[in-house]
Amino acid sequence: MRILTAAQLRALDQATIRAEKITSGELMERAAKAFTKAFTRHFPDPERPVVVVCGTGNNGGDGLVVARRLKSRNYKVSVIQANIGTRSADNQDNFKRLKGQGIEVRQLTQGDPWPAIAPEAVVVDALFGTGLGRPVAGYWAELIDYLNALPNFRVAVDLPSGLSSDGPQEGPCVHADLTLCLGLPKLALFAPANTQLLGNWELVTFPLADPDRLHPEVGGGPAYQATLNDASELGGLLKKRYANDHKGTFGHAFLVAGAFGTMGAAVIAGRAVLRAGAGLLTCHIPRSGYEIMQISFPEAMCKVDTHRYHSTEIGDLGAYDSIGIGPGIGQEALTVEAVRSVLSRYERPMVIDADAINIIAAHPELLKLIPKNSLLTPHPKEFARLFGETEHDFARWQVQREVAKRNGLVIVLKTGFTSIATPGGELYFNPTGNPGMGTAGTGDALTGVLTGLLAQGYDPVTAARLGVYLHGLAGDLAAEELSQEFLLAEDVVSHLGQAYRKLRE
Ligand SMILES: NC(=O)C1=CN([C@@H]2O[C@H](COP(=O)(O)OP(=O)(O)OC[C@H]3O[C@@H](n4cnc5c(N)ncnc54)[C@H](OP(=O)(O)O)[C@@H]3O)[C@@H](O)[C@H]2O)[C@@H](O)CC1
Ligand SMILES: Nc1ncnc2c1ncn2[C@@H]1O[C@H](COP(=O)(O)OP(=O)(O)O)[C@@H](O)[C@H]1O
Ligand SMILES: [K+]
Repeated sequence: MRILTAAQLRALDQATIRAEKITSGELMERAAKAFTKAFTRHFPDPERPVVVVCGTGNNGGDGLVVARRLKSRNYKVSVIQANIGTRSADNQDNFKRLKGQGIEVRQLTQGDPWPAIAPEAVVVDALFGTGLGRPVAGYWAELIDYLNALPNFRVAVDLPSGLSSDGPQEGPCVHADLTLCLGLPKLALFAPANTQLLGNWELVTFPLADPDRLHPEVGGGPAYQATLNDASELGGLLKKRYANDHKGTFGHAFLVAGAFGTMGAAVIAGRAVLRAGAGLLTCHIPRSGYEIMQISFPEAMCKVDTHRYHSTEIGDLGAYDSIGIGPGIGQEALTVEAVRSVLSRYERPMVIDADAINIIAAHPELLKLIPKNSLLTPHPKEFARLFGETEHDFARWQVQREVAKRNGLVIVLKTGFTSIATPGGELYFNPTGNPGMGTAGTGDALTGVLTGLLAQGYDPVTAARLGVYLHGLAGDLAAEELSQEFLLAEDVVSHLGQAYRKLRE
């Protein structure tokens, strides 16, 4: 599913209107109908009052249609009409259509005292959407502050009013508890900095033209901001397994992980390699980790380093279909040389995580040695160590895209909505995962999943898109069963089976 800019979304609306021979009012009706359906799912009790706060653009127009539709379902709905500017045509039309419906409308003009809103009412925020042209200021900014100070539950239509859809946030913004985003996702939904403003968000879909079929008209194609990974596409990318396949078919993975005190990273990542479906796994570990590994994880084969506490000399790599390197390996001088040696000798795409990333950040000349199309999986701090600090999320995505392209790498930036930048210049976002995964070792599990997918012959971009999705879905299934608080990295790994099953459905 494409992620479009506000300008591209406007063009897509026009293209939809032309292609389907409908009016803009009919498109607004579609959007508001879909919103109303989602809203009534969240708030099934029509006795709970709903106050729709509408602006004068099409976001406000949506709000007016929502009010009319809620009223027809017997909801106790009223409207606060903020007279911000000139009404759009569809806003005007829907304002007229409110008449005679028995809906109370309170007008709000600059300077008016704030309207009283009963504390139990759900506030529907329809002041501004993607048409926001500048930061909100003056009286209307104060209205936003007033709404934010109320104890009411706030549901945003399309976007919380005041939110910049395509760039860093400027100015005041409604703090939504729930955002029901209309049609296609906007980039702002994925920015960690916007989490508090958006509340939980959901995409509310309704029939719109396919932006890919229209891309010269919509100004998209390669210029589309990004893509949101979805199950329907990813499920189709899973490889089939045939009756006579065997462990050789599914690849032999090699994992360089663990050191004295961090052998758990090797155990978690290793388990994830095999649970993701690789045929064989060899782990390179320091001598002191040998018993730990063999006892806690008998399915893995071990190559033992000459050093007791760290990995220092890594042997022949020719036999392996994929390599994962980094979890828990530390940054000792001898380990730095071991990483350098692996990067120089291995020619196929590999997975580079954690301390291997920190080592590369401290020795930038190593970046050039990374085999093309390898996957790097930094969390935001590791990303900053590698590629520098950025001012905001949007600038970081830009850097992520540039470094992926320039270095021919797949960069997996691990956040709530993990982003994947490819050597071809695309940016993908992942929808699965939950805050319960903010627990030690879940990143190691991801390294294992990705290494396991590469071993099975998935191309690196597909491995990244599938692996991040499956890892997050496993975390969601585990959290559903066990609660977010209870979750361990181990639980993510042990729910990979259900995640595969669900994705194949
Ligand atoms: N396919 C879909 O998903 C569909 C989506 N639709 C909906 O359309 C929405 C976009 O509507 P939109 O383009 O009319 O813009 P909107 O957000 O209402 O704001 C514009 C108004 O605000 C004003 N204004 C702007 N900035 C301001 C500021 N800082 N301070 C004060 N005023 C400011 C601006 O005035 P001006 O800048 O001209 O002074 C204008 O009056 C979109 O979010 C979705 O809800 C559907 O209806 C159709 C299908
Ligand atoms: N709020 C969240 N929503 C979705 N995924 C999350 C969230 N918090 C953490 N994760 C996921 O958990 C993993 C954490 O990885 P990382 O930070 O490397 O942890 P560790 O180093 O402890 O293994 C990443 O895949 C990240 O995307
Ligand atoms: K809004």
